[in-house]
Amino acid sequence: MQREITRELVRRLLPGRMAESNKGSYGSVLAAAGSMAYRGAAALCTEGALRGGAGLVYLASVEPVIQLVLSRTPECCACGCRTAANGGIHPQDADALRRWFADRPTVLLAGPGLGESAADVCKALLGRNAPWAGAVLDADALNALAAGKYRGDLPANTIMTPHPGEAARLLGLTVPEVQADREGAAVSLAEKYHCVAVLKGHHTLVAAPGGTVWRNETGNAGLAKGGSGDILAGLTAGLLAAGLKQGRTPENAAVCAVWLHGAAADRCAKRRSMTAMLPGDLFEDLGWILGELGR
Ligand SMILES: NC(=O)C1=CN([C@@H]2O[C@H](COP(=O)(O)OP(=O)(O)OC[C@H]3O[C@@H](n4cnc5c(N)ncnc54)[C@H](O)[C@@H]3O)[C@@H](O)[C@H]2O)[C@@H](O)CC1
Ligand SMILES: Nc1ncnc2c1ncn2[C@@H]1O[C@H](COP(=O)(O)OP(=O)(O)O)[C@@H](O)[C@H]1O
Repeated sequence: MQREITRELVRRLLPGRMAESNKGSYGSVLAAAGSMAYRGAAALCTEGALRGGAGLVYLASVEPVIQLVLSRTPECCACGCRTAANGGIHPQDADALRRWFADRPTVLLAGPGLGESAADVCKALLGRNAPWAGAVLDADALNALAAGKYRGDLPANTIMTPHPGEAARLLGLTVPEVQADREGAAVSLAEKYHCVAVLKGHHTLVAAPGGTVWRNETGNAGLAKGGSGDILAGLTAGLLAAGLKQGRTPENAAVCAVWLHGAAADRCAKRRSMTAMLPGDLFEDLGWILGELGR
């Protein structure tokens, strides 16, 4: 049975901003994102994590992507990596990053724009004894997982954010099969991978192993543009980093993220139209929605 995500629920579950606090109070995110082919995905997901409230956001990527992102968002900290032959992060540098973050509790956001480097990068970052406080896996990180390119036992507090194409690969189904039983697919993903599953699309579903299936009613077809999912992944990671510091669960972070993302899109469509709105426009509306919720 599905339960609708409401504004009131989100108001209760959102991490607070306390007067007596500092950036360490809201957790850190490391985004492993972007490659020579997909540069903008890193910009959108890191801004999503910052605007979702994380105290610190690091970006691990190849130098041209780092330069793009820092010129847009200087708040982001840079972990510059060498470029592998496939245009992505060099796997040796991913391995060094895992060691560097081992004693710095951080949420890993992996996938947006990683392209062909995703398998090597995820193998290095998510190998045995992965140090992450939590993880958000999206896009190419999910395709590499589906292809068995790295171990399937994910860190505690993992959220995956597949669209129906990625969900089909993860479950060994076709897209029409996933769409014919979206609730069954979301629950199967959560149970198979022992994580919170966000099955995106019109009326996104959130499922945790053995938990409620949440249905999101916000959002519109203006989101059907490349980049919307990168923003959702970043926003989810930011909310997870801040929420884990305040005793919130990954399920709480996913529920808040999908509702806020869709509510920002509904507000954005009123001023920009579904046709002309861009994913990056959502950030302004997200600020208004969070402000109305007192955050
Ligand atoms: N500006 C950028 O740098 C962007 C980079 N991107 C990156 O591009 C790479 C490839 O991602 P893609 O998602 O395009 O590739 P995929 O091949 O995973 O997904 C595209 C296919 O998935 C299926 N699908 C997706 N949503 C669906 C829905 N709601 N209903 C039914 N079927 C659906 C469709 O078959 C569609 O053709 C990723 O690394 C991604 O992060 C994209 O996020 C777009 C923007
Ligand atoms: N018609 C729609 N109605 C509501 N939400 C949508 C619609 N189309 C796309 N979205 C949302 O937009 C995002 C698209 O993510 P994704 O397919 O991963 O795109 P990309 O990786 O290209 O940015 C998801 O959050 C999805 O739920």
